[in-house]
Amino acid sequence: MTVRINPSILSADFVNLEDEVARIPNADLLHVDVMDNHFVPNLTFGQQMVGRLQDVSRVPLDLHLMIDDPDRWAPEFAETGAFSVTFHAEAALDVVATARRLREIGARAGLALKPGTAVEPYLDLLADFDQILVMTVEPGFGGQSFLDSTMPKLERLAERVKQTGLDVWLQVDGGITEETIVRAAEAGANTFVAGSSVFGREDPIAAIEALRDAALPHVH
Ligand SMILES: O=C(CO)[C@@H](O)[C@H](O)COP(=O)(O)O
Ligand SMILES: [Fe+2]
Repeated sequence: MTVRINPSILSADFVNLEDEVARIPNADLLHVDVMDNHFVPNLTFGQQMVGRLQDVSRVPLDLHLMIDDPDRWAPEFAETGAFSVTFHAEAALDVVATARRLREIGARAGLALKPGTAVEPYLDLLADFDQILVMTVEPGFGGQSFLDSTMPKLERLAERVKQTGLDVWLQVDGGITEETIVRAAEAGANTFVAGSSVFGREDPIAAIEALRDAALPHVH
């Protein structure tokens, strides 16, 4: 069974990002939250910053785009060479066309769903995606509490992935701790974003391993 732990740089020290990235050598991917102050009420990184993070990180980048008009901008973020680019269904006009563009550019294509967004319209589109991100908090900020109400959505996705035999990673993001990771893994997640519970700890390497050990017995 595979468990992926992707620390979110949103909880890192923004004036020391190169050092911060070096603190998580055992991470699977580095989760980078791109926010535009429109789709969410917060502002973080643009393409130039993402490109520089890519230059200094040994760990490949997992971009989470919380931005308007991903149909236009997601491919441009993929051009930075990011390993995966995940955009929000609520903001996109044509999720399949955008996912196909991402794959053409060479990035893994991800679709993110806010806690209140139903999964049913997307269940038949899984073949066009490499990962689905079930947000377990409202997007915009780190340090919020995990929403158990999102777990049925994850269960639906896990069931469909199993039925179809597709290799689609199921990612959760928001409020992941050594306790909540167990519930998310039981519901079907295999890829876990953690901000405060990695960068907020004195020993991020140990924090990543603790999360991995907590999830491992519970992933499907
Ligand atoms: O996308 C987001 C927030 O919108 C996340 O990636 C957060 O950065 C997760 O932080 P924690 O909840 O783990 O502190
Ligand atoms: Fe995120």
